[in-house]
Amino acid sequence: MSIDEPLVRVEDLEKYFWENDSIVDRLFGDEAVPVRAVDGVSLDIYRGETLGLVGESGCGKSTAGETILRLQEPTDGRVEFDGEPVAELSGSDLQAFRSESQIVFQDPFSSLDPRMTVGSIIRQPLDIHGVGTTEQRRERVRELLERVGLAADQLDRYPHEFSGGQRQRIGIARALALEPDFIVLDEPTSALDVSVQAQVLNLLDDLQNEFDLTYLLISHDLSVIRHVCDRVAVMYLGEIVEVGPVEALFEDPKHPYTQALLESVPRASTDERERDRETLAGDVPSPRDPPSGCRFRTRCPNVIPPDELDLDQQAYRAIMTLRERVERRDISLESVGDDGQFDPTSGGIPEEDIPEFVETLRTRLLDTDLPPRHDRIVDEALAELADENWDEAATRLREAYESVCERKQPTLENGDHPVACHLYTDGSDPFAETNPQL
Ligand SMILES: Nc1ncnc2c1ncn2[C@@H]1O[C@H](COP(=O)(O)OP(=O)(O)OP(=O)(O)O)[C@@H](O)[C@H]1O
Repeated sequence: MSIDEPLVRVEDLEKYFWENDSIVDRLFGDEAVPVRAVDGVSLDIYRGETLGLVGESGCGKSTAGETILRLQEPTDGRVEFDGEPVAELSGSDLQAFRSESQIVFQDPFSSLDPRMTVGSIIRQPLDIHGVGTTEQRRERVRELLERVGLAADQLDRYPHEFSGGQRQRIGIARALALEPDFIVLDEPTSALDVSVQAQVLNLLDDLQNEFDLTYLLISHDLSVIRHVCDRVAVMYLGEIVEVGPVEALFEDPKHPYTQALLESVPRASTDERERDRETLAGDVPSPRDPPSGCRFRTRCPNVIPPDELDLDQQAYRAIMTLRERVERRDISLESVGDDGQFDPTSGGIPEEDIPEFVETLRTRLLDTDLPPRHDRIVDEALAELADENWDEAATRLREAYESVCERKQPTLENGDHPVACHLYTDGSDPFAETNPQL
């Protein structure tokens, strides 16, 4: 692997989608709110390496891959391929880029005409780019079929006559047809049985060595990533939160999200499996309205409290989760207590009932004991909900508990193994004793 200039350089790449605005938005003429699928991604991909891109479903991996290849137009940012800005390519330069960079999808046939023979599927890029004579193209298709482990005489067959693994080999042959330098592999083995996965991954590895290929491997499967990649970038809600050499990332994950992701890999023993269910709790926030500051803070088990707050992480996390629910108005106030004893939504709660209303609500919403001072603050906030004063409740909690994680966006610094997390960039870890690995 060369450590020279990167083959692909991605800077602050953004891809927003304005499609699918809700009907309610349109009816009320509200301003369109885009899905921020890729929201400021910077990455370098070096010649001959395999860079893994990993993250939960919907975090923007495929959109990032397709935007890098200019299969989707970026909203903002810059991609350079071999030193050239991809957005500015046109004519023969764009055509050259289109042949030097390819993509392999999870199932290459889902979007292809099932009436096309395998030969014509693989030959199509050669036809489009006008490479060679008809006979030369036919010969090239035979070579490619053999190179990916299929018999050359199968070129007149149809996709449905092949197994999943064979079809993926055909997808790879098609991607190789124009002798590319760079291939985006988008979940290339997710649809395959485990035994077939290994064969396809080995084939990709052999081809990389033989043709000096550079790969961006998109996968949510951490064992595939670990097995195949040289470096890994971890993506969360449209952003990269950590990048590092594969061993460093797996042995010493720094970002709480990376740690949670690695912890969520199924384990062999039952005890471990039980533990795993606890990690990565909470819903992924909407990419239309991502949290301020660090996007992972709403689920982070290490969210940083204000200075000198006398709370352990569990209690602080519980209060932060309550705060988020208050801010999102995501607490049902219609029937609080046994048999809907309290209902602030029909004219508020009488003054004398407020302490009991607060007590009932706190028992429902917080399963952690708090020191008396914090009990008081939380109670004051919940008392505001007796009159549906959501904003006042949120303000009371924010004044007492605002975290640097929500105020400031952590940035990915330079270096071999950067991480975008205030636990590192601000130099101190307030939970170092409870989380010795940080
Ligand atoms: N054409 C589109 N129009 C609107 N939203 C889109 C479009 N394509 C993707 N999205 C949204 O962008 C976000 C990122 O999607 P993307 O497919 O890139 O994620 P992913 O990490 O590759 O997920 P998966 O592993 O499930 O494919 C999602 O919220 C998705 O719904």
